[in-house]
Amino acid sequence: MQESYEYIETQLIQSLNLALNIDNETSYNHAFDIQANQDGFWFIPRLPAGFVVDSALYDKIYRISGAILYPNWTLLKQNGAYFVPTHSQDFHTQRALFFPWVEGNAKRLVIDDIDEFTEKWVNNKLPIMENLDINIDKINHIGIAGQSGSGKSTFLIFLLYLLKERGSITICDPKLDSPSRFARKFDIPVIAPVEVQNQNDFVSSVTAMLSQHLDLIHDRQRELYKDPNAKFEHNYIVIDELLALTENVAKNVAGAFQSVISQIALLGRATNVHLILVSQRFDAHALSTATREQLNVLIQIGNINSRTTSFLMPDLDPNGIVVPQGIGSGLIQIIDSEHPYQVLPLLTPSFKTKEVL
Ligand SMILES: Nc1ncnc2c1ncn2[C@@H]1O[C@H](COP(=O)(O)OP(=O)(O)OP(=O)(O)O)[C@@H](O)[C@H]1O
Repeated sequence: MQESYEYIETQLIQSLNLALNIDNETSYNHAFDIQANQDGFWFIPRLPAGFVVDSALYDKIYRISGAILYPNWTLLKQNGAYFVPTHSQDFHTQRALFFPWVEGNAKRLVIDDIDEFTEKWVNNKLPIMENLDINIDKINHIGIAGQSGSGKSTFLIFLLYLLKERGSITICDPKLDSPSRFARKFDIPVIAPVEVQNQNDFVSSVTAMLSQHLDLIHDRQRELYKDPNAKFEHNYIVIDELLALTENVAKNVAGAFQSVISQIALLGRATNVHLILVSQRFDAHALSTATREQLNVLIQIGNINSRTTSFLMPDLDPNGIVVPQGIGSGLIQIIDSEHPYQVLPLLTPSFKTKEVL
């Protein structure tokens, strides 16, 4: 089906000829060629050349082509130049820069009635966008970051609506906000400052809840030791406003909290105990680097720039990624065996509930 990519190959060549600016070298003097298929496109330079084939060139091609490919393909952002060998017998064209893509672009799920939607949800694929879902058996821990008003709580509530159907949930909600109301509606255990509580006491009660889950993990580990095929129900521990939770508490209280959460992050994966952490930022105050590295679904909503993504996605240079605009938009990275490792543009679902949460 090579023909079907000819049009986009021509468009890419023309864009690069116009915008690449590599010492007057263009496809017309055979300085490079473009080939594409369903996996992405190849920039094949004819070497030796009067320009440097390096990560700066890769980045420039990425930025030029991202716009022309939108909205039909989404380029997957790499951390450096992605070299691949070609099948050419000609020494001059035996290497290429590869730009992997996925078809289409972010498409928001719009749900008229979330209760009905949840009832009709039959498989284990957690719908995130029209063209993206995540197998809940592949989720270890989820991190959701974004500035105030970016849509974190809305996305969290969406996840909770679905996940309550597939496991048990415990919520910690320091702001006594929509997660607490959700918990009340569905009779889910919640730790929230219902009566005025000292911040140290509040964090200690969260640590006690986490520690009970750690006991559960240890029980399950013993079971797994006896029977490696043992299956467990999913347990989701939700902590909203993580950064606010750990601010202004005594050092030993914060230390105990961090210690138990890092053990859950490390050991929960094999035993189906999952963390869903929501925070404006995932800096060192909110979570240690080792714990953060255990998150395998990373969601950054709202402003996207190298400063905002530096905590949750430290290796990412978001320059050139076509990020959708509007409320609840951002980036998602799913680190499992089923999705591309790279970040993808995200539009979080819009949904209506029967009663306001
Ligand atoms: N996907 C979406 N579709 C439609 N509206 C949305 C979506 N996500 C968020 N909103 C709306 O945007 C506003 C802010 O969202 P939300 O309260 O979830 O943000 P937040 O990041 O949790 O803010 P805060 O940290 O201040 O609680 C709300 O009015 C919410 O209804």
